[in-house]
Amino acid sequence: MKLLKPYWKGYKFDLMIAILMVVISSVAMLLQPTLLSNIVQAITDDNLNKVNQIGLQLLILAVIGLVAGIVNTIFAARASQGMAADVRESAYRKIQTFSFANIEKFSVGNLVVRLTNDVTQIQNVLMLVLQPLMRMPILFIGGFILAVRSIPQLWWIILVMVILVGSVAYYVATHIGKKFGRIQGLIDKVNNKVKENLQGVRVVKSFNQEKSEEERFTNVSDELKDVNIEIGYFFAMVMPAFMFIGQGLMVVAIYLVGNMVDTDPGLLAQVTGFTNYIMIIMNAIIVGGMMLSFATRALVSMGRIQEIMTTEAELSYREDGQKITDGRVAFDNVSFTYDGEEKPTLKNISFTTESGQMIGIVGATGSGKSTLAQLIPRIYDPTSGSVKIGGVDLKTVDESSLRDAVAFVQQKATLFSGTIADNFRQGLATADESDMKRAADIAQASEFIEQYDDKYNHVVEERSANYSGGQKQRLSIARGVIASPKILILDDSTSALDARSEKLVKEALDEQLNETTTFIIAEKVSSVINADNIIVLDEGKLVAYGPHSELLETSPVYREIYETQEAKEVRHDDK
Ligand SMILES: Nc1ncnc2c1ncn2[C@@H]1O[C@H](COP(=O)(O)OP(=O)(O)OP(=O)(O)O)[C@@H](O)[C@H]1O
Repeated sequence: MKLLKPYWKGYKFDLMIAILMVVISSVAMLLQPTLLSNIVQAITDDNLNKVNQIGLQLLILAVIGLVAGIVNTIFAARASQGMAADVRESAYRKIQTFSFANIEKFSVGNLVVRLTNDVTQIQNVLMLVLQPLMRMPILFIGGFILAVRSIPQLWWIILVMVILVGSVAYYVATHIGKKFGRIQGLIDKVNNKVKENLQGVRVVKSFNQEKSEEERFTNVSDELKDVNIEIGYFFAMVMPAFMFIGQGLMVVAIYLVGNMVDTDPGLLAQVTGFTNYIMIIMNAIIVGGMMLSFATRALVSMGRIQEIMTTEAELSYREDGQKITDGRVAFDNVSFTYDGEEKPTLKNISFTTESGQMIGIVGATGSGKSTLAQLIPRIYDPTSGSVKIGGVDLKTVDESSLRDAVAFVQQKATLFSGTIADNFRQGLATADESDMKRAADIAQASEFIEQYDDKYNHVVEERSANYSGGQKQRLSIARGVIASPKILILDDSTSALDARSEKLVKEALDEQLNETTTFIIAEKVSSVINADNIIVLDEGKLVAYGPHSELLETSPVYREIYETQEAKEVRHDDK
């Protein structure tokens, strides 16, 4: 409930009207049995005038109840939809502040379920609270008082019913809550499975994995079905139990009243009211119990959203952060260990670059090249040591200054659905056509963009499915360079380009972005042979740093990588 505190204030009016209408419709409902008793009495007394009068009153009550019910639904829907949307948007905003490590911990699929399914649970329960749940105590207390007032001698029957029905309802609410908790977890699993499968649909098909993927999905889906069925069975047994208790006690009440009528004939008219009130009380407890069990499901969901809201971003930025003014980069004794891993991925790395230099990063697979690069835009903080850009320690940097200074182009180009221009504007919000043309020229993307009639307004479909791997990489490089960042990182991001295009991109970068410090992570040493300096990584250690010619002389590791690759290329050319 703490979760909703900041939001309800914006919906005070809607909430007040919804609650007022609940009270009115509940009171209208409570008055009906008394009027029914009176009408039975009037019929017994043969008083037609009174019968008509009470009939009219009953009609008016029914109309009031109906109108109050409709108005309640309208305002309850406005408040619950509005509050749920606010919760969803706040949680989304909060997720935007998360670091990469935060998102990895939750997992993307899990966060999606929290923002969709869990928020819907909260919305549903708000609607329930503003309708049946709020009505329950009014009907229960009112029904209790009016039932005792109509036949005071039978107060104990009501008490027995409250205890019996209340105990069953309590049992249901507490037991079912746990199962609802499991359901949310299983929905996460189903969602993750679907996401993984659809994102990797090409792999699934090319490796003929449809059957085994289907099996894995069916297992999770069946587990979800089983828990849902268990809940269904539970309710299937509980409802008749409630009915049995209520109707059994009603039979007892009627039997006892039947005996009492001999000595007190006035009781006959009261039986109608009494039995009706018993039904109202019983319904209030049953509905209340059911609603409470749904509410426990929403409480689980609230807990899951609250977890997002209270998660501290693993990386925080200072309000008075320092601005970056140039593209020098300095690593000072940097070590880095991934969360949950025992061994460090990077060990005591130190190097410095000047602004505008081109730096190659080479090393075997898994040697830590991407990890090192990720420390520059502060995707992670080093476990020890410091990373500085333009002399500013990234722990004290201003966030937007860092974002403006560093552009990171990843190997797996991620474009967003929309148009090419939309994607370019993520790199530079104010980009006009000439900015786009310059960036596209550098990235060697103009040659295919120019062929589209709508050029930069050409559509990018979901998951950029309408572009080839190489085109995606070019567009993503263009987005990276469009704002002329102080630092540009290309993480193996020309891997899908042919040798000629790759060469042209590098030349264009050299000419057009000579102020930009460019890091190029490359599988092939030949791609970075002309770099000012090359970082050579071996099992997380920086084993050499310098220009190609110097490293060939001084670094056995570098020489070995270079010579092995050279030999491979010669063999390849000979074929
Ligand atoms: N998010 C992560 N959590 C835990 N370990 C990770 C994570 N990312 C990478 N690693 C591990 O860190 C090591 C270095 O990975 P990294 O991606 O930096 O290597 P790389 O040199 O870029 O490799 P490649 O050339 O294959 O891209 C690997 O052993 C990898 O398993």
